[in-house]
Amino acid sequence: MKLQLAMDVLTVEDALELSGKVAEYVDIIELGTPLVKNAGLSAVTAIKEAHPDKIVFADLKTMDAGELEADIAFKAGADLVTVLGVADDSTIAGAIKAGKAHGKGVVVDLIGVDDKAARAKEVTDLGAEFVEFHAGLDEQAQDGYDLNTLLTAGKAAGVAFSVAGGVKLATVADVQASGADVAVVGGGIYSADDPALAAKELRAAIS
Ligand SMILES: O=C(CO)[C@H](O)[C@H](O)COP(=O)(O)O
Repeated sequence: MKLQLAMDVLTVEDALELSGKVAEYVDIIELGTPLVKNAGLSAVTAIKEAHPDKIVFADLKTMDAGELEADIAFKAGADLVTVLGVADDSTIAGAIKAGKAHGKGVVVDLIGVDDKAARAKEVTDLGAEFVEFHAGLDEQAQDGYDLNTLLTAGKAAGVAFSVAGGVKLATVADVQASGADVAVVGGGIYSADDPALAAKELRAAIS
């Protein structure tokens, strides 16, 4: 299983500092949506230049104009971009078309989708690289949030998938046991007292 660092920081300086500490322990470096919105796609270029050997993931959460938004992110240096699973199939197909043109990939984020397993199969058929079973930061903050709901849905889908939703050291082995291809960790790394140690421990907990 791959490990993905989600950098929900706001500036290129903070992203470079965080990724500099953590990159050796992760496979995928994600620029979170707030970072892309605050700093623009030049942040993607800066991270790819700093870490050319890593998979750079731009969390665009595209909802419309799939081909156009994906194209500009790929041109900026992204290897993977996200499109929302609640978007129209044509939006997802447009982003995938741009991905094929650049030899890069599209991840479909299932945040806000009710039947995640069913939508995961549909978007995989459209050509998604993998599908993200995701509970966002606001959903995680609600009473009764349970990561296991995502893991059960991911397992049921029978497609390539990642899991994002407050994954941390205590739960990353459960993510791997669910059959996930990628564990996404944001706060579990960037909010730790020692982000490098947190990433190192997460890496050691999975195979
Ligand atoms: O995309 C996101 C929020 O929309 C986050 O980057 C994702 O949820 C991972 O962060 P965390 O591990 O803190 O949940």
